[in-house]
Amino acid sequence: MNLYDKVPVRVKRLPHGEGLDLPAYATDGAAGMDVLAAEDVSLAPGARYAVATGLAVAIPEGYEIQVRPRSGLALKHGISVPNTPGTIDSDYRGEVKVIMINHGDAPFAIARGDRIAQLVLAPVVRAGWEEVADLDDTPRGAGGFGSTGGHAKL
Ligand SMILES: O=c1ccn([C@H]2C[C@H](O)[C@@H](COP(=O)(O)OP(=O)(O)OP(=O)(O)O)O2)c(=O)[nH]1
Ligand SMILES: [Mg+2]
Repeated sequence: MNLYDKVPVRVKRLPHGEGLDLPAYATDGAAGMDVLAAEDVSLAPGARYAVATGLAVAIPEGYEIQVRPRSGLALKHGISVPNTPGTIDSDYRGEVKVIMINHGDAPFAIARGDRIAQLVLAPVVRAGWEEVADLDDTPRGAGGFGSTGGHAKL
């Protein structure tokens, strides 16, 4: 398959999603499709809410959809997705919802039709555990959490 061929994903508009555009790539090179709110919501500072999209999907096996925040909303208003990247499983048939949190200090109004987040279709590789008594040694070993040095350039 050509890198830019699109993977078909079945999508169903729920009654309250009627009249809204489907999630769409804003530019030719966009990784995510901007997804629209299907309801009006006001998020108080600190509040979180699962915003309806009015869509249900059937993602092909071997893929997932990730629900990611939009950086503009995060930077300008402190609006994010607390479970980012949210996971839409290929066997999920319920409504896709976007969990949003207001980290800002003012109420944030979401109107039906607003582009609230982005959906990224991504391949999934599943693991099969191979349990062993011992793992191979590496130069890193158990070092982590800053073991290779701090962040500052000295
Ligand atoms: O941002 C999200 C995250 C999840 N979901 C839906 C689709 C996903 O397939 C399902 C389950 O999500 P997840 O596995 O993240 O949640 P859970 O808390 O583990 O619930 P479950 O026990 O249903 O798997 O909920 C959304 O609509 N939006
Ligand atoms: Mg789960």
